[in-house]
Amino acid sequence: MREATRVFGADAGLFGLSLSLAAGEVHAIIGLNGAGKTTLMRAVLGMLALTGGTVSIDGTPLARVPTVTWSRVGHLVEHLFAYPELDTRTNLEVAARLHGADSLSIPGIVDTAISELGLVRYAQVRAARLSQGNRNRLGLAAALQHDPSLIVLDEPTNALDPAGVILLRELLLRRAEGGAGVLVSSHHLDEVARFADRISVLNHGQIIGSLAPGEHDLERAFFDLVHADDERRAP
Ligand SMILES: Nc1ncnc2c1ncn2[C@@H]1O[C@H](COP(=O)(O)OP(=O)(O)OP(=O)(O)O)[C@@H](O)[C@H]1O
Repeated sequence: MREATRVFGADAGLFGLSLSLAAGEVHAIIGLNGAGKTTLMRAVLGMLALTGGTVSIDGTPLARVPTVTWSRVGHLVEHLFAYPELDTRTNLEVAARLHGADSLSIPGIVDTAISELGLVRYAQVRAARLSQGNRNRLGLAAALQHDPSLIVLDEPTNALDPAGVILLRELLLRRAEGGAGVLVSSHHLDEVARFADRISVLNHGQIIGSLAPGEHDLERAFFDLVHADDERRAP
């Protein structure tokens, strides 16, 4: 993403934002409420039209990214992929088909995803009746089951219990070890510090600095960056 711009208001939107994601890398975006994390994720996925700048995948601008590349993307941003009247298993079968999986391989893919996300007890439960956390798990299963090479997740742990947080962390680390690039946003510094290779700080729609995941007092370093940026902006 280079110089991405989309302005909603004086300090709302994206303001010439550039970022990169390498294969095998977990890049976390940290920011306060309203910093622009969801907006950034939507722009990365082409869900939001930019007024300036470009987003490319493997060097190809989004508008020219072929379907086969999109089928190698897994994302969970804002709305999770689930039909409320379909059960967990059927939702995952539909998601696998949409990602281009062949019919013969779908049952195996779905079984693995259900087991990986701890959804075995809920395989026959309609999405509408799942708890918020289990709906989130379903969305993550749909985003990850086709073994994507680019993973984009917006605040994926918000509704997860501690077991789910650990499970997701391990899943993402495994995917990154397998060569996937993972772009993930969060409010929780301690959580991303456990698995991110790189942490970028977003404030008012701009990347204002980065934090080293092993840094001693991450929280303090984060607020130092944010406060310095806020002061710079103060009239
Ligand atoms: N479509 C839109 N129209 C107008 N303003 C918008 C739109 N989308 C987002 N915004 C504004 O852009 C800013 C960033 O919103 P965004 O949802 O990206 O923040 P966030 O960092 O994801 O916040 P949170 O942590 O609360 O989820 C906010 O001020 C929001 O109100």
